Amino acid sequence: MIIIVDLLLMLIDLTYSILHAIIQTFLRPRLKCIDGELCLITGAGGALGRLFALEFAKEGSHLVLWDCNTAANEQTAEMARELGVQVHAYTVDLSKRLSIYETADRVRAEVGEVSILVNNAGVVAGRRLLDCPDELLERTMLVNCHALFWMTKAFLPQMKEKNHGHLVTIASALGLFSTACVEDYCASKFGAVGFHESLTHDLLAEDMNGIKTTLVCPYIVDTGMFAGCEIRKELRSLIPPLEPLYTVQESMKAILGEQQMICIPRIMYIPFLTRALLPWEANLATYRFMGGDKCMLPFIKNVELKTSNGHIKP
Ligand SMILES: NC(=O)C1=CN([C@@H]2O[C@H](COP(=O)(O)OP(=O)(O)OC[C@H]3O[C@@H](n4cnc5c(N)ncnc54)[C@H](OP(=O)(O)O)[C@@H]3O)[C@@H](O)[C@H]2O)C=CC1
Ligand SMILES: CC1=C(/C=C/C(C)=C/C=C/C(C)=C/C=O)C(C)(C)CCC1
Repeated sequence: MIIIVDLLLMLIDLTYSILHAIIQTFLRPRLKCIDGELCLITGAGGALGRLFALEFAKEGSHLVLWDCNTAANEQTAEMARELGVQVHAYTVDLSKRLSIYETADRVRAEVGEVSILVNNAGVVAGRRLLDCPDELLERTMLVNCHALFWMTKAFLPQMKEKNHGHLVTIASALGLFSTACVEDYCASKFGAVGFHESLTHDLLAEDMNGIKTTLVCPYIVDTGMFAGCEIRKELRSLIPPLEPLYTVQESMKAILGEQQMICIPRIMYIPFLTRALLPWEANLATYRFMGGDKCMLPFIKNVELKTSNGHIKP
């Protein structure tokens, strides 16, 4: 008897969630106020990280900016200070657990408790698996995936004390479906997605409803990180690379609307769904038709050229 009642309640919940999600798609969701919150952004010297910093500053959040590139990070900090918020920049190597823990201790002592954590820093090897130095493959896992463990262990306990906070993971469409020649990246981003989802379940199971989570999964963004990556010529105008500012603004809407997950653009939900629903061969046929199967080859060539020109370290 109890199971029938539970089943009915579950069906009501399920219907409500679907209707709510549909309505939210068309209506403007209510956005929360983050004025005065302390927001930590990793990879803040990079393209998306900098734009996130400026958007959070516009919302009145004070900032803690982390990056291994001191000059670029300081530049972001200067730009954000001009918007009238307090900004603290730290140089940190996210591929090193101790560097993360030590810098987190400094942040707590020198600035205070972080209530919004944006795990944005990311790297890609950009080499064919068999040609890639082991250290580069390892670095992708350490920065894109393992760092999420250490960042969460460093900053979640204070959020839990107050049952207040927001964890944001900048993952990728390539954390939901994959393509050739980015094994390190896909492994790390699938890992990031799995980590993020499990942590979200964990918080809900503990009734930590005041700690929100948002998973961001963008398609190619025009930041240079994947320069050269392209799909079939005729379809490029249908699914063009995303503008960095658009990507960050859409992510901000999802974060401030406390949305659990966002694919940017929305059309990326389709390959995510078909990956699970269709047979492997059917997916392969669509990949081949759309040029998704070999989209990374020009990117890899680009990296090879830059490496041989000495623009990036071999
Ligand atoms: N660009 C794209 O097409 C897409 C990107 N994403 C994701 O968005 C996020 C931001 O990407 P994007 O802005 O394009 O990338 P960028 O390369 O512009 O920015 C990444 C930043 O992270 C820093 N960083 C790298 N390694 C470390 C480290 N070990 N410790 C500390 N900081 C580090 C980089 O420093 P340095 O430059 O010195 O290495 C850089 O400042 C990444 O997670 C990426 O995977 C998701 C979908 C698409
Ligand atoms: C594989 C694939 C596609 C291409 C996806 C690409 C090119 C994704 C690139 C994502 C990047 C660079 C993410 C970075 O984090 C299509 C055409 C959508 C069709 C379905 C299969």
